[in-house]
Amino acid sequence: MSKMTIKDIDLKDKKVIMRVDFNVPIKDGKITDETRIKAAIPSINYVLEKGAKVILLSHLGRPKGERTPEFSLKPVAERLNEIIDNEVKFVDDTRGEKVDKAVESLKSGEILVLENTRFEKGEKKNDEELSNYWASLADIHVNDAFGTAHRAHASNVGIASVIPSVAGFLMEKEIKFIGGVTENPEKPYAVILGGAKVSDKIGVIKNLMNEANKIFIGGAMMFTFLKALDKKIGSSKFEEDKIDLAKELIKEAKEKNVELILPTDAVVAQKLETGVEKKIVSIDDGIEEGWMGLDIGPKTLELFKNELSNMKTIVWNGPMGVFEIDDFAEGTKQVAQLIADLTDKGTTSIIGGGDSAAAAEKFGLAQKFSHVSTGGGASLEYLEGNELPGIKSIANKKRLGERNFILAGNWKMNKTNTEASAFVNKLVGQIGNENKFEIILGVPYTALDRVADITRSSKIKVAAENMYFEDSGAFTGEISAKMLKDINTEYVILGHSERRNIFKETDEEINKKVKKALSNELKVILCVGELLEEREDGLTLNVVERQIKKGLKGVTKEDMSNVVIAYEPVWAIGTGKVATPKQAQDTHESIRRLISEIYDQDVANSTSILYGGSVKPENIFGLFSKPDIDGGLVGGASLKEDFIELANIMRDIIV
Ligand SMILES: Nc1ncnc2c1ncn2[C@@H]1O[C@H](COP(=O)(O)OP(=O)(O)O)[C@@H](O)[C@H]1O
Ligand SMILES: O=C(OP(=O)(O)O)[C@H](O)COP(=O)(O)O
Repeated sequence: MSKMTIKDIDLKDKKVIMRVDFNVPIKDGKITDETRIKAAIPSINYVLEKGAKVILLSHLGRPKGERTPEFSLKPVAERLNEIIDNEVKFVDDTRGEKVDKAVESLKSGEILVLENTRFEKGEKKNDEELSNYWASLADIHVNDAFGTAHRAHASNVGIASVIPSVAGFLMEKEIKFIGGVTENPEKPYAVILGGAKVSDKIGVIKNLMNEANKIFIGGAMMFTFLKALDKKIGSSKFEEDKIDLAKELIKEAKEKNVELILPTDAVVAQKLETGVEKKIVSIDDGIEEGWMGLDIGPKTLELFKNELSNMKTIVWNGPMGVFEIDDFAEGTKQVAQLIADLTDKGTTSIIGGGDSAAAAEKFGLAQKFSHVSTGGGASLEYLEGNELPGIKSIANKKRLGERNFILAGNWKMNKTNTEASAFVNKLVGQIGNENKFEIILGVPYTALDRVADITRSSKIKVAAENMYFEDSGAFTGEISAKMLKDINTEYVILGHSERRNIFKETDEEINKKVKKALSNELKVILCVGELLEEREDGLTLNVVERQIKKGLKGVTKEDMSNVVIAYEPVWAIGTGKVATPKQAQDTHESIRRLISEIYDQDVANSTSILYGGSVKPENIFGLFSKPDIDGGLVGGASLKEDFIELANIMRDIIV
């Protein structure tokens, strides 16, 4: 899986804020189905075992931003306390003093459940301030709320733009199974759809037309299709306004060579009640007026059984009939049994949440399937092929070879040669053989030769922090590209904000340096970034665009393989302020787009874009796990052992 999980990170002594989906049905104060609570327990136990403290966030129902006692999470916290070994505390608030105190006094091994996230108006609006507050309570966000993954709310998506977010085990399993069939199902692949409305499942059917070999239709949905085929459906439930759509889908299935399998008989009754007279009617004979189809019949079951027998993957979403009433539950029960039997023989089976999961549970078959999803809406949207916001926001692993990932240090005017030797020897010993990413040390001119010498036997590379754009001559105090090349310098950092702001280097001068370096076969780290006032005036992208366009003027597409961009917001350099992963990612994404406009998509995809500005072991994870952040240009932390730690963290993210 390309997402980071709780297994990929160090949890010892960390505070974890975990989003779970405890949106369970409650009747008269009693939880009627605790599947979702139980499903979250493996992740909770794991982070506790690893020495973390856990704060749990969840919504319950739809209280519309109001404190509504009937939607309190208290009964859920109490139930969790009964079924989990560790102590569960509950705080009847979502933010503020009570929450702060409860978090402060939380001990290792304890779990704290906050009140329903939807008591906050900002939750559903993915409010930034609320996200920042919840993020401030912890070091790491764990997202185990698959059921909520189709919502972009503060507690699942918002927090992830402030602190790193990783998947819990439940989320991982859901992505593995549902993501797996959406992307690459083992074939032959069948989908069984039922339930009430075609309109709910239209997106899924459309997407599945491209992947599935067979689509079976049952439930009330079937009557819209049968009506579209001019069959007599009596008083069965159907959607008049979806008949044309059903006709289109039937046509599309033919064109795409997908077998659309419709029932051949139905169980009909005159009333939707227990114990009423019922009969089995063939669809070809038609259903009489006054009678309605409430389940699929035995011939259909026989047909489904034959057609399903050699399937390697089966997805089932939606009951075949009104399974809540025993008289009309047989079709759903038999289909569930059929899928369970096939699973026994090696078929991968996935039950999309909601009513089908409830039906599987009711018939005691839930354990028999490969995967029963805890998400109804979420699993449907996922099967539609949509990228779910609550999955997108989870940190990505980096794939080796995707781009050149880089950890570059910039010592600035620090370290004498003697100090440099001792430190670099240590770096060589500990991270000198790194092969997942490049390590570059930007050192003062005086240390270049010595550091290049010490690192020669390792993979560590050396960068100068500046150079002049002329070849030689009367430029007292300056150093040329040729001089750098001669002492085995591989990179040169150009346009650093301190060069721009203290030494007043212009874009034009920087551009001359870039071209001179490249023509001398020196690789370039071109720094760009906005001042605080420019950011506040909303000018970040204008500034960065100008610096890149001018800095790269005349640089060819071929030369770009020797150029690295470093985005360093000036307000974050040496100030201890760090851009949030989201702020950095947004700018990096824009920079990559700009490079694709100047050159092309291939150049954009292969150009490494580093982030710089108060990068530390505490924040590199969140930054580097963003898709367009390819590493860091590190100032202060590159002068000490932190640099080794940064390398260790980056290594874990690359797979
Ligand atoms: N033939 C039918 N006539 C009326 N209702 C039906 C019929 N078949 C299934 N249903 C109802 O459809 C409902 C489930 O629909 P839906 O919410 O779309 O399923 P899911 O939650 O699994 O996606 C159930 O309550 C079931 O009783
Ligand atoms: O129960 C849920 O949805 P589901 O019933 O579609 O699985 C999720 O907790 C999301 O809840 P919501 O649909 O109120 O956003």
